[in-house]
Amino acid sequence: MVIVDVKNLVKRYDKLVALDHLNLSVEEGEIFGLLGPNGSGKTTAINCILSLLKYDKGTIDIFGKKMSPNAYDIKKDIGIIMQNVAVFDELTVYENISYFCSLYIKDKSEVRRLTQEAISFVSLEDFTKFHPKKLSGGLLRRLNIACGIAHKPKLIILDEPTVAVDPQSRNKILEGIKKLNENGATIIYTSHYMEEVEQLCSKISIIDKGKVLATGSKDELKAMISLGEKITVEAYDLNEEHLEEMKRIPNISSVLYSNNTLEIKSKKGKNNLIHVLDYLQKSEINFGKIYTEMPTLNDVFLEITGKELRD
Ligand SMILES: Nc1ncnc2c1ncn2[C@@H]1O[C@H](COP(=O)(O)OP(=O)(O)OP(=O)(O)O)[C@@H](O)[C@H]1O
Repeated sequence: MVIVDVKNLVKRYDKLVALDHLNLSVEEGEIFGLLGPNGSGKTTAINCILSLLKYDKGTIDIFGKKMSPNAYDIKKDIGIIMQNVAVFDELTVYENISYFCSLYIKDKSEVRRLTQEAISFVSLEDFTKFHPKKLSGGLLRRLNIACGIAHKPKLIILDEPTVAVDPQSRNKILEGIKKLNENGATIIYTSHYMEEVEQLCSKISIIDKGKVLATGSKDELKAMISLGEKITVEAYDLNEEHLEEMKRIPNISSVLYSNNTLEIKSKKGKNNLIHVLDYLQKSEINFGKIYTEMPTLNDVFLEITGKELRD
């Protein structure tokens, strides 16, 4: 079943086209990653999906129904964790979670049970009486998440939940998202950290300038590009002739050499590393450490757009 279906979404801020005929299809049970650099339109897309923002063109269906600002039957099954932490400074950790949960759940004992569950889910047991101002950035993010998920929504949308978070909290957040998904929630996760998206998401749409450039699993996305592997060799005393000869090795697409480091990019194919090693030995080139890396989502982005995904 398609849980979120976005078709041809266009959103303009005056002359700036923030979303340019964006299409997304999120299926039940997926952890769907929206990966794109800063300013690519991720938050705008989420705000439109949630009907927090008016858009110029396109359609948005959630759970098979048209989404609108008054679609409370849809909204009750959505959990939102926004980029900017949104909690009440006057309330404690426990009171904040309980408050957000009670917006959806009427039964008081059920609210208490769900609040406790959310607290242990994000491991905030030792901080229930703290006010948000006394929490570190990472703990505050975890509180933000607990507030968004306490009512057990079917669809959880997280907009860059790990920006400026310490590694320990980041891991807790990522593990928590996996667990929420295992417990049955469909997840939409926006990020500009390709490592997180690779680690977490079962399907990924790469976006830039408000457009979807490619969609698939991480393996499908990597299969879309020509880069097969990157070979790095610590090598000494190479000259221009060596570099030119190496460029002629089958499947090698680029060769760079600086600071005694040789960086070779190869297209997909068998025995690329062996061919490079053969050449180094045959040419009596002195070399040390060698390692190869498979393409990353950054390489996918680089090949499609000609620029790096990283800031
Ligand atoms: N309220 C606004 N008014 C005018 N332009 C805006 C507004 N909000 C966003 N934009 C612009 O729209 C584009 C998309 O921004 P958006 O915040 O959706 O991107 P993003 O991928 O979420 O980036 P980030 O990771 O930095 O939040 C950017 O060029 C941004 O400057």
